[in-house]
Amino acid sequence: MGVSRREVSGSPVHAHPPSGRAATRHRPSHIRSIREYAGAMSTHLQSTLFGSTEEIGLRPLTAIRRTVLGEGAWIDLLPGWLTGADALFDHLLTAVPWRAEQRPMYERVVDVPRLLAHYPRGAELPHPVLEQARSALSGHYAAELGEPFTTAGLCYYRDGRDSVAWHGDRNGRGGTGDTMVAIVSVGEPRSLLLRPRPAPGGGAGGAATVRQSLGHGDLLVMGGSCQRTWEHAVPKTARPTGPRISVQFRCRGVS
Ligand SMILES: O=C(O)CCC(=O)C(=O)O
Ligand SMILES: [Fe+2]
Repeated sequence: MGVSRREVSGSPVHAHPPSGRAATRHRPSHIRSIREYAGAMSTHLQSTLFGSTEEIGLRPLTAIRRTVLGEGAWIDLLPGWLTGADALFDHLLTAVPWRAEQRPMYERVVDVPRLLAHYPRGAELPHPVLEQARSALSGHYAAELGEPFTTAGLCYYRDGRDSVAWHGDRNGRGGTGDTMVAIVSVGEPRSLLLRPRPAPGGGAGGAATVRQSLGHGDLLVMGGSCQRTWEHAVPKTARPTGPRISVQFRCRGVS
């Protein structure tokens, strides 16, 4: 395993002490020096920014925003949908029976560069908030999707060396019809990239690659023809990167 989440969360990059002016204006009487106050505020800001003092829960889905990608594909995004994302990350890390998998690649067998877990329809999810998330998503998209989200796949990217290569979730019905895949991410953000599927016989579909950073409770839903006409990836990164867990809700017969 690589850099621990706590090391990354505690790094000075994330600590933005308030400006002197703001500090003077709001300075509580029991804190004597500006320096002490700035220190206290940066600690508070870190815990607020990283959700460590928040209850694990969900915000309403009303603020979700759609981006049309083209070719019948779209993505919906709601940053910070899940509150208490750090606490959920800690819970999932220990509560989920993570599996290391291997796959044949050409003449060799290689390690899949992430840990995995799968919860089929009817299986109890590893935290009640994930059951709530699945029902909230099923309710929100009922009219458009016409069926509920049933399964949950989990990926654990231990550090920047873990990744998922370009693909569409095209096994089963995702390869032939429109569907939705909803992703909730906790832990350190990673970039999820989307690009049009290269046309058979060469030529990429024209539109530019879309990059979306996902972590800390963010929700991204891929919909319409996204699994067939576009592909997505979480590329490796050489930057020091803490761990991230992605939870993907899918419909029956899609993987
Ligand atoms: O890590 C993510 O959010 C994406 C995972 C993914 O695309 C998949 O498991 O099919
Ligand atoms: Fe995928």
